[in-house]
Amino acid sequence: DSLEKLAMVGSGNFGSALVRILGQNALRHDIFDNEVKLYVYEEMIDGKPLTEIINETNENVKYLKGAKFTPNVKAVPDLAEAVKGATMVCFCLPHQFLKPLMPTIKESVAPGAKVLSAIKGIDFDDNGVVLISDLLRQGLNADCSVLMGANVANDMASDQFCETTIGYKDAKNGELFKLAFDAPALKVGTVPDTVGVELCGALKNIVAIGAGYSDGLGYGGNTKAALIRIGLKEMIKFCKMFYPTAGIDDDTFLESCGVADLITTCFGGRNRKCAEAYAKANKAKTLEEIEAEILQGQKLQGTLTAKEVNHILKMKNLERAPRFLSDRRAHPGAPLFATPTALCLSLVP
Ligand SMILES: NC(=O)C1=CN([C@@H]2O[C@H](COP(=O)(O)OP(=O)(O)OC[C@H]3O[C@@H](n4cnc5c(N)ncnc54)[C@H](O)[C@@H]3O)[C@@H](O)[C@H]2O)C=CC1
Ligand SMILES: O=C(CO)COP(=O)(O)O
Repeated sequence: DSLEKLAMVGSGNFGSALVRILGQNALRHDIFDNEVKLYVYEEMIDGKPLTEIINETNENVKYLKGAKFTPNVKAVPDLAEAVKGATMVCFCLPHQFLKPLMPTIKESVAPGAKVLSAIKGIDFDDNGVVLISDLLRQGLNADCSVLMGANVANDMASDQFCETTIGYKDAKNGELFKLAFDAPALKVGTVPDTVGVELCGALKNIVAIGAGYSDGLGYGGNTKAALIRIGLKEMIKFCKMFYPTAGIDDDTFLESCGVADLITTCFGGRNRKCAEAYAKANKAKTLEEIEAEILQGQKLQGTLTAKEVNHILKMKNLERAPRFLSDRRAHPGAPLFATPTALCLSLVP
């Protein structure tokens, strides 16, 4: 048949919030097949596989407790099976987990499938930055849109109004994914600037670590506003430095994926929360320990992205690199990821 078949790869906090919307929209719009498959990285919860729990209760009790999926969302522990036959495949995993899955994804995603990445992160190779969407484009030989925005998953899960941004290369596919995600409480904007949208999503997590650190040191709104403002300028600088000819549009930074995501993440995100706890612990615990303790299996992206960005800047020997992204100002003993900390410290006496 000619119905579009939806699949979501990734069932963490945000993957679950997004598939909840996909499930509703698959029932709402005639162009979609009713069933939405959800790849779940299987784990046991009180002796029972998480996939079974999701399929029996329509709820991801571990990563998005309290939010119900429509029953047409089917949790599948086998990746190949989850994406088989899908014509629209969405990816939403912590970015470090994508690469090991690529061989299976390559084998299993149907030729001609349209792909969307909601993964906030970057990768790198010997030449510099590698976009996660490019890994998917090249790996699957597919068109890939991106979805990034001010979307704290737990708030979305209770249908509090928010916006998001889809960046597309193929306008027709951008519109299809918009139809799949747009909902009464989720307003989707579309822009043709995939690179700007994706880099905003990745880089703001670094700024959020700085914001959390500032909170943990007891500084107020003025300091955080300064971090957000400088952080945004440096995100823009990074984008233009690495992608001068990609058509990155200044307006993208004013979309949900830009300034709005930066604000919500610096106030309500997990990167912020863990960095605050890290500052308060005064080096008694590592950020990794705090991550495990507070997030219970959910993953920070800002720490890893800061390391990756730092590596890329060092590799390129970029003397005038955006300073929050570089560790040269870090105070002695600061781990690489704490580079926004250096900015915090440089802003206060
Ligand atoms: N949580 C949020 O509020 C938002 C998150 N995002 C982004 O969405 C992406 C995914 O994040 P979340 O869905 O929140 O995930 P999460 O942070 O809840 O991560 C946990 C997920 O990773 C899976 N996992 C653990 N080990 C794995 C492995 N070895 N291989 C494959 N999967 C494994 C777990 O089963 C679970 O599904 C990230 O890039 C994040 O930045 C974007 C907007 C909002
Ligand atoms: O990306 C997010 C909100 O848009 C969530 O950020 P955290 O991963 O810091 O919770």
